[in-house]
Amino acid sequence: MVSLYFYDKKIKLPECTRLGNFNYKIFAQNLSWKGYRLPQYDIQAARDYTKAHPVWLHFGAGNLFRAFPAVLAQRLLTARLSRAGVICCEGYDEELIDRCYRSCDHLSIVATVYPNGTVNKEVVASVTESLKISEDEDRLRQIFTSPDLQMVSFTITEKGYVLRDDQRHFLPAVGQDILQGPQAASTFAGRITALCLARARAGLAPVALVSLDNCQNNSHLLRRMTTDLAGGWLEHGHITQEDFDYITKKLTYPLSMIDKITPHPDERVCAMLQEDGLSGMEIFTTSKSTVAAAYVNSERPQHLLIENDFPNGHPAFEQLGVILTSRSIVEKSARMKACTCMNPMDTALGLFGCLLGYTRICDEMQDPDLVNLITRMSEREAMPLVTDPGVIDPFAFLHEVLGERYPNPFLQDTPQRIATDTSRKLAIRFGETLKAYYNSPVPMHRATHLTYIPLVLACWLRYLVGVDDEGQPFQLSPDARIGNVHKLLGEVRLGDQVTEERLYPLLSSTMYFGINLFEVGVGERVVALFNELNRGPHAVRETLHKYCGEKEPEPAW
Ligand SMILES: NC(=O)c1ccc[n+]([C@@H]2O[C@H](COP(=O)([O-])OP(=O)(O)OC[C@H]3O[C@@H](n4cnc5c(N)ncnc54)[C@H](O)[C@@H]3O)[C@@H](O)[C@H]2O)c1
Ligand SMILES: O=P(O)(O)OC[C@@H](O)[C@@H](O)[C@H](O)[C@H](O)CO
Repeated sequence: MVSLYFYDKKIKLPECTRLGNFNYKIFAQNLSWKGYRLPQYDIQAARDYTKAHPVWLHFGAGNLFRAFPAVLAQRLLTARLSRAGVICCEGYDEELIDRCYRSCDHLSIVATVYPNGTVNKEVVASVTESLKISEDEDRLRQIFTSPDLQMVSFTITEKGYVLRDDQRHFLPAVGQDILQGPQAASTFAGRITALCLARARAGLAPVALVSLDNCQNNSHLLRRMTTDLAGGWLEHGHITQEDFDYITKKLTYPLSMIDKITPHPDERVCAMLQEDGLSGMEIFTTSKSTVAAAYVNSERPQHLLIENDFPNGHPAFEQLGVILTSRSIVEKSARMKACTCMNPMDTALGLFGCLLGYTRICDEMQDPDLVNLITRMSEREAMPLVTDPGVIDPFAFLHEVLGERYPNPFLQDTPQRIATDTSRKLAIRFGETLKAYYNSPVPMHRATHLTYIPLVLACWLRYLVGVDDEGQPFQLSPDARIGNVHKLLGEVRLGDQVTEERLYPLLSSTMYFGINLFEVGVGERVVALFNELNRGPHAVRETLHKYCGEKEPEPAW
């Protein structure tokens, strides 16, 4: 019997849960409650089974996990394709575990918002257990040493994989973990690698470690994380060659591509849920800046492709529309999304949106200059170099993004969320396309002919000035590397005109752009566009309109 809390009163099943007035008897009878889709399986049985037979463990208990992977786990349970749900663990923002999982008895609401205003609400009960990496070491070890474990997945943002500073030196805590060995590991990377080692030493079949983060070669980032730790431990004699080989060669690191716009929780959805009588729906920001609530809101379209490389088997994802396929197809799909048909446009809307005072992506889609910017950038500059992955049509994907997904007025995504960590995203979102131009033998593929990609890169510099188009200071979105970026940029104020020499240290940085922008022939253009954008108040709008208005200027070339 599970103990639950309802309005601070401890009660027993099958009464009510803190999520509101849900009654487990209703779940068992498969009835809907005020139109909410309810779990149609025995929740307690799933919890008990998963406790004894953990198949799938996920790190990163944020919004995307609850909107997408956790719903896949629910579909597996509903369809009787699995008896196990998913266990989640936080390795960074442990406040989420208390506030989104434990205090809600591991029930969550997923609100799917459609462009016509329909909101489908579903109670998700497939997260059977939630853990904190700092406190639940024994349970994590038990899970990692279970023969049933097949997959460990991650949505921890690109920062989660970072072990080194910008000079490529290990961060002090990572260096400490390497020196002291697996027993004393205290960093996220160290603890994960120590757990993998526990599995190796238990003599169990290897499992798949799957990054579901939006970053270039997410599989490589995750593999490099454990390999760096294990390599250090091998060097210092903490582990054997056999241990090292298990972590680096036997565990697999399938590549993935994941897509589903999952914004921060929306006040309007909160109000709707409260109106239905649910308590505890308020949106909050954790001390580590994650914005969360007892519910998540997301859109309907979703894509998930994972390289089919699961040494101990995998949940029956292929029955749920997940594409399990070759690495090369996943790679092409990820590039299609991240470099061409979606994420570059996200960044364009994020940066221009912050400068022009927008707080909703869907409102930006009513701005003809911005719509022209992202349409021309994707269709003219990015698409010509896209490789069709064969399983998703890039043109259909792009047009769904432009025509339905961004304009969805009920999906409250914000330019401020999108602008988070931009310094880590430019290399993949734009650098890959610029490299492809540079390497293309086709004469018309000249990077010097580009307008819109350089305009967005220049917009990032203008964004870094920290003053909006009205001339008012605004809060930059969180970005872990912002200190170093500002050091390279130096102090630039609105109205300053800068030289190529002045911007060379930043614009030539392969770390930020993936290539030296001057080497591929766009650095000069970025500097010129920045000077246009930075002329003074309203110059952002004027420049945007100049290049993206109905009437286009003659190409400079
Ligand atoms: N939200 C989306 O639309 C979306 C869509 C596709 C992919 N993604 C991927 O999922 C990631 C998470 O998105 P979200 O919406 O869940 O964000 P979120 O802000 O709700 O949650 C962020 C998660 O990352 C963890 N995290 C942050 N920094 C970390 C660190 N240094 N070490 C370990 N863990 C850390 C947090 O603890 C939290 O679990 C994104 O960065 C992206 O790569 C998101
Ligand atoms: O999640 P991030 O921080 O990598 O990037 C922000 C958005 O571009 C991203 O979340 C998109 O909404 C997502 O890629 C849609 O699938």
